[in-house]
Amino acid sequence: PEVQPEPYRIKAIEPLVLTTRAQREAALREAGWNTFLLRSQDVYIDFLTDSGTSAMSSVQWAEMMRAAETLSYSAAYHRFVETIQEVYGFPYVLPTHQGRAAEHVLSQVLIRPGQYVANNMYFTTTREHQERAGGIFVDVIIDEAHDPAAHHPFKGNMDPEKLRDLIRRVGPEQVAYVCLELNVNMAGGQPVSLENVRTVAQLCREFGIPLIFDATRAAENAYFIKAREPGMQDRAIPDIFRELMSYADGITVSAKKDLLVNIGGFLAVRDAALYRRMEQFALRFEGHPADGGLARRDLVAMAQGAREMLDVNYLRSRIEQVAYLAAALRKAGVPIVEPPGGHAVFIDARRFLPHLPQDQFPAQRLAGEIYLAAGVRAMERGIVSAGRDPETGQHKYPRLELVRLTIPRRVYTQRHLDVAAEGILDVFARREQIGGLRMVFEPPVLRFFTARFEPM
Ligand SMILES: CC1=C(O)/C(=C\N=C(/Cc2ccc(O)c(F)c2)C(=O)O)C(COP(=O)(O)O)=CN1
Repeated sequence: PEVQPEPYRIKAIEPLVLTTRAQREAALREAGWNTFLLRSQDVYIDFLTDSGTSAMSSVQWAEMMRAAETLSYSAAYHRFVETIQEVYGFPYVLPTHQGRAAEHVLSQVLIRPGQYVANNMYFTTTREHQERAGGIFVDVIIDEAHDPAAHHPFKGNMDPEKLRDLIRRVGPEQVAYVCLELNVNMAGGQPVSLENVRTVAQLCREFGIPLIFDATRAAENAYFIKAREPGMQDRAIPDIFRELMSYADGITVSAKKDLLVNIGGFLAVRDAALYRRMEQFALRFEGHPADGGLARRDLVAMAQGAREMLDVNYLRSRIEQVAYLAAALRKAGVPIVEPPGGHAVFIDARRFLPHLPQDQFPAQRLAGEIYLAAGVRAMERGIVSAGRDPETGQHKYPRLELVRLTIPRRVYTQRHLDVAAEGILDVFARREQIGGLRMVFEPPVLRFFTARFEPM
C-alpha cells in the first residue's frame, strides 16, 4: 500500500533533535534500557504511544483559545456533552481527566468483589482497575488473537462460546459486565466485527449482563468494519459508528487516541441511575461532573476532535500509514503481527530473537536496539508489560512478546516511516548478535513504566 494523500497540511512544526549513536547509548544506559524512561529530547521519532501525542487541528486550537474558563455547567461543558451525545448516541456523558480515570469510576461502581469481568484480551490499566475493584479478569478473545501470524480480519473478536461457558460456569449474576475493547491494543490494534458485536450484545441481553465498550479506538475500528466486513463498503463511517455504539450499555473512552487531544476522557451510559452513581463517585476523585478535572479548553478540544475523528479521508490516510510501515518491514522478512493494526505495527520479538528465552526480555531488548539504531522509540508489549501472577509471584508468560511501533495521528511523514524501517532492518541484520537483558529494578505495580534493566 502507498501512503494515502493526507487531507491536511502542516501549519506549525516542532523541531526534532538528531542524535549520534554514542549519545543514544549513553541515554539508554541512563534510562536503564527502558524506553519509557528516556528523556523525550533524546528521541528523534517517538513511536512510544499514540496516546495524547497526535496533532490537533487549527480548529481545535482556535476553540481552545475561545473557551471561557467558567466553572460548573459551562458553555464548554454543554458543547462537549451535546457533541458526544450526537456522535456516540448516549444520553448521559461524564468527562474524566483521561481513560484510566473512566475505568476507575466504572469498575468501582459496577463490580462487586468476587465478580467476574469478561474481556477481549487485557489492557494494563483496564485490568488493573477491574482487579482493584475486586473483579476477576477473564480473557474470552478468539484464539487467533494470541497468534501473531494468524491472518484473521477481526482478531479482536470475542469467542461467544468462551463467553457463554463463563456465564454458565459462574452464573450471570456473578458477571459484573462484559468489557469489549475496540481495536484491541494488546492484540496489535485488532478490530472487532459488527457481526461479532451483535452476537456478544445478544448474549449479554439474554443473560441481563451489562455490555461496556472500551471505545478508545472505536473510530479506527469503524474504518476496519467498512474496509473489511462484507456488506459494509458503501456505508458511511458515522453511520457504522453509531450502529456500533448502539449495542453498548456504556463506554469508557480515553480521548487521547481517537479524539485527537493531549488529555481527556469520558464515560457515557444509557441508564440514569448508573450515571448518578458514577457522578457521585467521580466527584470525589475526578472533580466536578461538568469538567472531570479538565479545563474548559480540554472539553471543547474533545468536542471538536469527536467531529474530526470520523472523517474517512483522515482515517484512511492514518491507517494506511500504519500499513505502509508494516509492508516495509514484511518485505524485508521482519516478523510482525498480521494483519497490521489501526494505530501501530507490532514486531514479534519472539520470532525476531528466537535464541532468547522470554525471561531475558526479548521485546524490551529489541525496543532498546531500535532506539540505538535510529533514535526511534518503541514500546515493549510482552512479558514485562504482563507483570507477575499475584498468586505465584512468577512472571506471567504472555504468548505475545511484542514491540509496538505506535504511530501518532497527523504527526509524522512518510520519510519518518522510511527512517524507522531502515533502522529496524539494520537491527534485523544483526539479530543473532543481540543478547538478553537482566531486570535490575522491579516496581510492584505496572512495572513496565519504571523498571530498569542491564544487558546480560
Ligand atoms: C485501550 C486503552 C488504552 O490503550 C489506554 C491507554 N493507552 C496507552 C497509554 C498507556 C496506558 C497504559 C500502559 O500500560 C501503557 F504502556 C500506555 C497506550 O499507549 O496505548 C487506556 C487508558 O487511557 P489513558 O492513558 O487515557 O488513561 C484505556 N484503554
